[in-house]
Amino acid sequence: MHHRIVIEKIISGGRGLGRLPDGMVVMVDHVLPGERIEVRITREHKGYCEGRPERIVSPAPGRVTPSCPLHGLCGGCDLQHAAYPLQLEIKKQIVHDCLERILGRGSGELVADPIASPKETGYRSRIRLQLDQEGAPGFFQPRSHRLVPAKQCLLVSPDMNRVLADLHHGDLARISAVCREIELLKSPQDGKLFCILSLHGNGDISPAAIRDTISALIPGQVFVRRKKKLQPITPDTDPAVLQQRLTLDSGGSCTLSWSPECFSQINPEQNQQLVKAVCRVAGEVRGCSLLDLYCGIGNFSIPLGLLGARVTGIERSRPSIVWAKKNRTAAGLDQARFLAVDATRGLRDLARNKERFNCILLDPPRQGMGRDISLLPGLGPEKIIYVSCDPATLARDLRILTRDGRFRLTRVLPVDMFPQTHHIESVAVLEKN
Ligand SMILES: C[S@@+](CC[C@H](N)C(=O)[O-])C[C@H]1O[C@@H](n2cnc3c(N)ncnc32)[C@H](O)[C@@H]1O
Repeated sequence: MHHRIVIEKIISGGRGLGRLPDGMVVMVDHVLPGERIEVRITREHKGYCEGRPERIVSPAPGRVTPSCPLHGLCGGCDLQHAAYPLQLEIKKQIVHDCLERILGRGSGELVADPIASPKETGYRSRIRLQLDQEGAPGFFQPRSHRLVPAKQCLLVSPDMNRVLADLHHGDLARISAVCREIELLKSPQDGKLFCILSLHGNGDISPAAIRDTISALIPGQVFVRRKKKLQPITPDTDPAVLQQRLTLDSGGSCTLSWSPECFSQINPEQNQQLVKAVCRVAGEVRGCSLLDLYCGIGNFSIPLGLLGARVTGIERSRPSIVWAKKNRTAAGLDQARFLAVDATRGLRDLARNKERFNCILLDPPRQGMGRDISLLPGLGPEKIIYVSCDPATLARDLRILTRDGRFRLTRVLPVDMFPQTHHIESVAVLEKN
C-alpha cells in the first residue's frame, strides 16, 4: 500500500524520517528533508516501519542525479543524491539531533558548520572489496551481506579504479575459496599502491598460487592477512611504507609513515584539515602535558608535540606504536612517549602512577569509549578533546563525562571526512568548570 508522506529530516544512519497519517514513524532510504514522497511500507516493527520511496512527488531543491551507476544498489554513498552543500547541512543536523536527544536540550546549539572536504569524490586512500563465491569483487548492498559487483567506485582515485576494473575482469575464482576480502591502500605522499588479501580458514592454496592469480592485476606490493598477521607475498623491493606530509598553522611540518596493517585516516586531504582543527582547539600547548588516547601512528601526537606539548600516546596496536616511535624520531621529538596498551588499562596504570595531564585527546573507534570514559577526569585535565566518527556514541560518552558537572561541552566541530555518505567526524571540546 502507498502513502504520501513528508520527510522531516535525515537521522543518524542516513535514512529519512517521515510519519504516516496515524503518526507512525517511517524510515526511508535515498530521500531528503522536506521532500514529499510516495512510500511503500516494506517492513513493520514495534513503534516504526521501514518503507521504499516509490515516487519523489516534490524533490528538495538540493536533489541531484547521482553519477555512480551503483547508487542505491551499493551500501556506500547514501547521500549521493544530495548536492554537497546540502550534504553538509544534513550532517550538521544529524550531529545536532544526536546531541539534543542524548546529551540534552541546548547542546545541539554548540555544533559549528562542518569543515568541507577538499575533495567531494576520489578522496579515499583505502577501500575494501568483498569477493563472491565465483571471485567477482563487489561491495555490500545496503544493510546486507549480499554483494553488488563493482568495477569502479566514485570515492577512489583513477589509479585505484584501474585496479578495481582489472580485478573485475581478472579470474579470482581460484582464490575465492580462501579469500573473501581484498583491501586496496594508497600512500598519500607518493601514490604507491598496496593490497591486502584477508584469508579465512586454513586455506589449501599456497602463497605462490595466490601470487600467480593476483600479482598481474595489482601494480603494488601484495600481502595476505591470516589471523591478523600480515605476510608479504610479492618480492619486497622497497620497504612497505605509506606516508603523509602534514603542515601546521605554525609553519612547521612533519612526514608521518606507517605500514599497511596500521590504521590511517581514509581521506588524507581532509585529515590534514582535521589535524589543524585539533591543534587549533587544543590552543597553546607549549609545555603542557597531553595524553593522546587511541593515538595510532601519532597522527595528532606528532603535530601537537611539534607545537611544544609533552605527549604521551596510548594505542593497542603494536605495529602502530612501532611507527609512532619512528615518527617521533623523524620529527626530533625525543620527549614524546608511546605505550602499546589497551586504553582502559593504560588509563588505570597512569592513575596508579599519579600522572597528571593538562589536556586529554581521544579518538576511539566507532563504538566510542563507554563507561571507562569516566576515568579521564581523575587524570586532572583542564580540557578534553574528543574526536569521533559516530555522533550517537559521541553523545552517549559526552553525557557520561558531563553528568557530574565537572566538565562542560563548549564546542562541537563536524569535519566531513566521508563525502557522499551520511558518516561524519566530529571534534568535541570539553572544559573544566
Ligand atoms: C579512529 S582510530 C584513530 C587513530 C589516530 N588517532 C589517527 O588519527 O590516525 C582508533 C585507534 O584506536 C585503536 N584502538 C582500538 N581499540 C583500542 C583500545 N581498546 N585501546 C587502545 N587503542 C585502541 C585502533 O588500533 C586505532 O588505531
